[in-house]
Amino acid sequence: MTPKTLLIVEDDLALQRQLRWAYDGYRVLVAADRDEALTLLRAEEPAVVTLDLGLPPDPDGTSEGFATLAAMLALKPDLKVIVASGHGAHESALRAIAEGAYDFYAKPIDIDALGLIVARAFHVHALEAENRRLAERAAGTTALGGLITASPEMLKVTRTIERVASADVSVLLLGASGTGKELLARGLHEASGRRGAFVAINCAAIPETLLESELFGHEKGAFTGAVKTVEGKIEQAHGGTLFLDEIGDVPLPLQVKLLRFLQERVIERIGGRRAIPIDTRVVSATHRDVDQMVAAERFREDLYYRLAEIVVRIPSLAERPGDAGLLARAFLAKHTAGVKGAATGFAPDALAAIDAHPWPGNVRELENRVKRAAIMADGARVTAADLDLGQPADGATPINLRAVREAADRGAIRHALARADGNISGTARLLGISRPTLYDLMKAYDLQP
Ligand SMILES: Nc1ncnc2c1ncn2[C@@H]1O[C@H](COP(=O)(O)OP(=O)(O)OP(=O)(O)O)[C@@H](O)[C@H]1O
Repeated sequence: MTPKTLLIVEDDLALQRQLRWAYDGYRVLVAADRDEALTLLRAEEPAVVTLDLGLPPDPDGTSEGFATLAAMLALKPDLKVIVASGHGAHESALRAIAEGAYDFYAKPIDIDALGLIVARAFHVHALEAENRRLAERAAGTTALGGLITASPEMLKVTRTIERVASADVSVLLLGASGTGKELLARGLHEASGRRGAFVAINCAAIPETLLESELFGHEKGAFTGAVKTVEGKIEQAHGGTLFLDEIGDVPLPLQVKLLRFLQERVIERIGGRRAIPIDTRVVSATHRDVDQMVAAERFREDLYYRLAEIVVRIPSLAERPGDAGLLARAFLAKHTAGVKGAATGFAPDALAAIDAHPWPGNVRELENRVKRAAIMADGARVTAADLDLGQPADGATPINLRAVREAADRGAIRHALARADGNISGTARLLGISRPTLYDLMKAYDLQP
């Protein structure tokens, strides 16, 4: 953890020295005037500042001190500034608090008392930062590589990723195309603290004959056309993370080679004789049903277990209620940023259409749609017509809770009627309701036994 940084703004050299040594738990920076203070604030981002109000060119007054306070808070509103006021200058201390200072202390300095105020200021700063982080998360963004979601299903996924990020385990991401597998893999790499590169390879996009050389690299002259030695993706990911996308599309012979690499953690370039040790974190992903592929012997079981120490299933967009609207707003903002006269929001019919659409292509399809609609829209708001999503399919999510309940009631009654073979008493028993209630419901919903 980086040490807490404290900035002391004080023009009296003797006091500077005294204060500098008074705090050993912090990284202490010292500035003698406003300019130095602002430069250090920008460069070092301290969380807490102690500020002497009597600064040059007005060392006996407070004008420069207040100007410094205002400039620092304008730059960093969450800064905790503790002002030092001269003896009896109670008024200026109160004014400083009114202008945004966190606390004050009266000179001459009592190091122990000031130490307590400073420690508390760091504590409050940390609590506020944590609160902001939680509020941001609730509003839909997570710390994972700008991933946007408010759905509990997806938040669970991101928490799992964050938890396993620093452990040295292989992770297999399972999810349909466009659900954010690569985004999550990248987020995992960033959260892992590994210093090397994040290297992604899409195993389905590269012809079988080239895939081996892409992964393992080759020596000059290894085959016709190998005019120079080339490092493979695995080697490039040394010290970092190797993301094997569409792992389910790797042909069986290459699966054997990948397995050997995962067991021994060394590679040989094609045409090479030297074993090169590689330290890389392996994350893979597929939209295929690997369990079924293993059962059908199209995917090696031993490789599967090496790749899948942790398996994370990513819900489709349709399984994240409310996320489509949230993402659509974010994508609209992204694709209209800096565009004059561009649409700034969605009309209600557009939001309803986005919510009802099943999004088989998931987040990627949604982003493309919104991007296109942003270009098509000629008003301030994107309409359903701009999105051109067609009619909502049958079975799309009903519009309100009453409709949801009715749909659920109808479904349950139909199922129970079928199981009880149309017998009303049996159906009522299955549903846990009385016969008259069942009759009422069937009448209301126009259902026949
Ligand atoms: N929750 C999200 N928040 C913000 N952007 C997202 C989110 N999920 C996906 N995206 C964006 O959608 C696009 C598709 O995501 P990504 O490439 O990660 O999907 P994928 O599952 O790896 O797809 P494929 O299997 O087709 O390669 C990317 O541009 C990505 O940045």
